[in-house]
Amino acid sequence: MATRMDLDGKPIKPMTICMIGAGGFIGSHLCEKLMAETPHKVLALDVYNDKIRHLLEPDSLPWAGRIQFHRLNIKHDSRLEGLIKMADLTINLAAICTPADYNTRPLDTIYSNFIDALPVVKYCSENNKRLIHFSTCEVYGKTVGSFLPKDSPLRQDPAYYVLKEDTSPCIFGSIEKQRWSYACAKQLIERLIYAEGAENGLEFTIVRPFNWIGPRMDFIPGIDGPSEGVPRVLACFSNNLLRHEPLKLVDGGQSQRTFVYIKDAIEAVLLMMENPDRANGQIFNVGNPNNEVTVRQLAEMMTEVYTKVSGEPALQVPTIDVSSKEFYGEGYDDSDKRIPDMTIINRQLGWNPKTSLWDLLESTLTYQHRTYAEAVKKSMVKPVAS
Ligand SMILES: NC(=O)c1ccc[n+]([C@@H]2O[C@H](COP(=O)([O-])OP(=O)(O)OC[C@H]3O[C@@H](n4cnc5c(N)ncnc54)[C@H](O)[C@@H]3O)[C@@H](O)[C@H]2O)c1
Ligand SMILES: O=c1ccn([C@@H]2O[C@H](COP(=O)(O)OP(=O)(O)O[C@H]3OC[C@@H](O)[C@H](O)[C@H]3O)[C@@H](O)[C@H]2O)c(=O)[nH]1
Repeated sequence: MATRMDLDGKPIKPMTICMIGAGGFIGSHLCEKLMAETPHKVLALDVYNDKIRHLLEPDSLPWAGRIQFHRLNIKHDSRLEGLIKMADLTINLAAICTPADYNTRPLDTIYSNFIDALPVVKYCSENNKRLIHFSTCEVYGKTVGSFLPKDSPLRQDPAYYVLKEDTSPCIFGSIEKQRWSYACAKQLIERLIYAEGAENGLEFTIVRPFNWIGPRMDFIPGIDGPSEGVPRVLACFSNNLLRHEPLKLVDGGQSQRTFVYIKDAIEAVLLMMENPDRANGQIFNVGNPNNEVTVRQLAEMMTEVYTKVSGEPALQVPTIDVSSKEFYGEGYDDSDKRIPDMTIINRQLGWNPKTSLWDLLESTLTYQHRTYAEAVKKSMVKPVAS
């Protein structure tokens, strides 16, 4: 493998990375990239490894010696500090991060996103190890514009909705809106990491992902996850399409999101890892401001793309409306709009997303169809009563 150069033309030294939550959606793509394109070593920590098994087995894989899986729960495992000490860089991805959990399991959500991350920050700080911590775009909460009168022309002014790392406020709902338990826990861990940097010299980078989507995201209920489970929107809508049932639009599907392809986003993470001088002390939005849709538009586009990739006709009535109370339960609330400002990541790392929403849905839904269509069909064949 040719020596890799950083953005300033200096050779990049191979490093050892302690990746916590490596078995999840983002972790699996990051491991894949690191094995295929870099000389770095990964200590992969997670409770599960299904999504990275193709990188671990068989032993004859060209990178076999560079990735090591450690099955552990960071809530209670004394091996954590030793593994952080063995690495040059720690990346923390571990979290409960599905909205269906925020208002129904707020304690687990707060513990997972704040309390469980504390030892990771502490061990990095005490051992002078660099930390890349995964936060979320949800720390911005709602836009300032959402509080303006519905007909105010200022709602069209980007100053009232574009989300900027160093100037936008974090605006959450009331405490009884438990949806914000996740965002609030993520905000507090960001503040703690920032303070460790300021007071104790911790070298850190905080990542705020804006709806990264692609293959291996979450699970299909009843196939590789619980039948009653509610994953994030990509997997919810994929599940509906695979089962030929209407896509459920929560509160009319009026909320707006920007979606970025996981493979574009992983490029940004690799730049952060390999350019510490440019990434340390920074908070980065990572998203695609050009891929904005309402959830209703997303449902329509996914229906159209799925028809193309599966060859199966769309339903006559492809969507139905459902209230958030019915879908998520009491205490749900929503972010109205999420456009990332890209100035900082552009300036520091020269990164820009490339893939359009249509293209990323086409490759993702091709994967979903290939991976799940048969299994879903089988699961839907009802046993004949004897
Ligand atoms: N995917 C996105 O668009 C998105 C958006 C915003 C923020 N994020 C953040 O990025 C990170 C990764 O997200 P993801 O989409 O890959 O989610 P994911 O659920 O697929 O991955 C998280 C992984 O962490 C592991 N984990 C959780 N608790 C653990 C523990 N106590 N010990 C060991 N492992 C544990 C899980 O088993 C899982 O494999 C999270 O911190 C999330 O909040 C993701
Ligand atoms: O079946 C569904 C699922 C979801 N939705 C809606 O689709 C939108 C997006 O839902 P997602 O499940 O992807 O979750 P959100 O975008 O609200 O939050 C996510 O974004 C940032 C990350 O931190 C987390 O991964 C998650 O909190 C929401 O408005 C939700 O109400 C539906 O209309 N129908």
